[in-house]
Amino acid sequence: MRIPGPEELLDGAVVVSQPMHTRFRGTTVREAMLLRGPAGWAEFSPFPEYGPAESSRWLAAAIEAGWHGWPAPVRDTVPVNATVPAVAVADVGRVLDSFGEVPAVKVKVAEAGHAGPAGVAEDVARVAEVRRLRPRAAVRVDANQGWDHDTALGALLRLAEHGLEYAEQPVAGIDGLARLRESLIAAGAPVRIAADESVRKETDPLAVARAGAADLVVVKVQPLGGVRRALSIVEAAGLDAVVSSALDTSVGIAAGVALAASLPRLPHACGLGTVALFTEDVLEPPLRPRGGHLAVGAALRPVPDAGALVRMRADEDRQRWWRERLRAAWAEMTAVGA
Ligand SMILES: O=C(O)CCC(=O)c1ccccc1C(=O)O
Ligand SMILES: [Mg+2]
Repeated sequence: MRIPGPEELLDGAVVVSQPMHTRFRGTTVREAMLLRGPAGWAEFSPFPEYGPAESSRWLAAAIEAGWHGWPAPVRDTVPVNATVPAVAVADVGRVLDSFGEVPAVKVKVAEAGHAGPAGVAEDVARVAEVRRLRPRAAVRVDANQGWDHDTALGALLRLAEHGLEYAEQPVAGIDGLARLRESLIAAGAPVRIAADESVRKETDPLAVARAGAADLVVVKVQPLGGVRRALSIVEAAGLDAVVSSALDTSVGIAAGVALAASLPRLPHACGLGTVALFTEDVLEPPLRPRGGHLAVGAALRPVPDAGALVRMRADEDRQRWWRERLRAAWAEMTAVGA
């Protein structure tokens, strides 16, 4: 893959700031840098606390999107889940409605500061409310590794009574996942385990599969360094995959759609409906599912709306900060031995 230089990457780049309806990952605004390459628009949006090494994979994904393009899709539509942040029970209905009809709902649990017994009670109530409002949807939870072993075991035994499609990264670490999975089986509640952080934050994204510590893997295009790299990780893992967003703009979501559309098997709905969490989008109309599905053809060539880019443009300090960040990630990516 040819790697363009930083000047070429930054030519036409713009940083946008997207306000959110609901706090997610501890924030209410999401910034993203959009790049304009010969193959189309691309997104570079590592989370603000990420350093150059981690960000360099996000940059590789942007270069693939904007300068090379993606492999051919094997399906026309991608099923999408609703994502319910760790909101109060009273807000669950409003959040669900913003996603429209969906085949599956992902519920965030074990939020920072709420991972103890009182938090588990809130989590169970949130899942019960989702179950009540969407009786036919598949329901999955994502703890972002927020529980310890005993809390996770107790919480998942209670949550399993509401019917769980799977539990995403309930605890930290590959050993932690393996041990919890065994304990759930021994307790007669074999809740399936999906690895997220144990794929995207490990130096070896295949270690979790090799250890037999998970039943499925969650894959995100930017953290894994592009659609092709994610595809080969899924193939080598030999597990079913769920494609999920990193809270990207619609431009980044398009790359997730490209990945979901080119996986040989796609048995679960994907976490690609997250633009519903934003109050404004760079695409007009935004990349939103219809009847719980995204149309692949319409998604693959996102072109931001010129007016939206002006309205959502971050201030000049932020433009400069992101340009520096891209340069640092680029230097890391092209360093000898990298
Ligand atoms: O998968 C989804 O439904 C939405 C995406 C999501 O949860 C997410 C978004 C940004 C960062 C991390 C995560 C995560 O899956 O943990
Ligand atoms: Mg997750």
